Amino acid sequence: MSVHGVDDQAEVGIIGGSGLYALDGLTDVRRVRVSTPYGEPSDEVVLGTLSGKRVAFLPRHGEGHRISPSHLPARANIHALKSLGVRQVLSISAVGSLREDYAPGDLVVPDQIVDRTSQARGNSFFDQDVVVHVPFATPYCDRLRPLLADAARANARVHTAGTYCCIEGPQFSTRAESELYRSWGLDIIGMTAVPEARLAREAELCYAGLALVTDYDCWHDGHDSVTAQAVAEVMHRNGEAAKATLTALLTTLPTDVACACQNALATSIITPLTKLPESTRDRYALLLGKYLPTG
Ligand SMILES: CSC[C@H]1O[C@H](OP(=O)(O)O)[C@H](O)[C@@H]1O
Ligand SMILES: Nc1ncnc2[nH]cnc12
Repeated sequence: MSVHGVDDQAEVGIIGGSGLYALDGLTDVRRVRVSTPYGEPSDEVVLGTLSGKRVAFLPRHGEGHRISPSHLPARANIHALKSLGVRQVLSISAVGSLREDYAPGDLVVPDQIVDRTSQARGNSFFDQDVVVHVPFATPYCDRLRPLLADAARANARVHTAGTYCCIEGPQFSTRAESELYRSWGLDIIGMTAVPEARLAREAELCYAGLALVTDYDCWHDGHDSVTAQAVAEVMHRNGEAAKATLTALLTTLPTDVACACQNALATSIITPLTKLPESTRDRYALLLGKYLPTG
């Protein structure tokens, strides 16, 4: 884990998705390379001030979109943000729509996730000596979600809830899969909410998603099936709505908050922490520090 100075601190983390590889309008910018017990994050973290808040911006797929969904270093990304002092994370994503009334260009603030991933994506930080079962019934922060939705309203049509179906990818879905997800009542589809949301909860961070609808996946008779190029084009056109939403949200976002997300481990650690090997204590220092016995 790298050690950061006071200048390398931020209050809010922003993870940029497809089409959002940089954040305009930041002042007092510093770029920091962070190393973590879980390897290197997707890219350097860009620290800067936006709407009076110190933010840490990380492009999920790396600048130039180099890392595919199955290989994202999600553990390193979340750990890096936490190590910079971040307590709230806003995660931006391009998604397909599984329903007519969530149209391309709309914004969605999802409230649920269905995990259809199938590869080992590093779903937990706690992979040695300690077993932790965090609550995940509400995968997104219920305090942060309405604030994000309110800030989004001035910039596009906003849907204040939706279930994000996270597929493994990198291929888009078959029509049969798309119809199956629709029959299950799922609303939007993407490849990246898992394990990011799981890890944010384990790291006791408030986490909310801003999903930009780019396409109707492949189920809609009146629309061409999704292509990566079409997603990129819509994101290019509508990325401004995401940036304007972030700028507005940060203006009023409280940073000194008491939220259940920030105590998610309090009732979740099943292994007694009294006799952890030194190396394990080091690995989990940032995440379990406040729960480790001292002396
Ligand atoms: C470029 S199309 C598919 C790609 O876009 C979404 O990424 P992100 O959530 O990072 O915006 C989707 O999950 C896929 O990774
Ligand atoms: N239809 C879709 N399926 C999966 N990920 C997406 N990202 C944007 N559109 C998508």
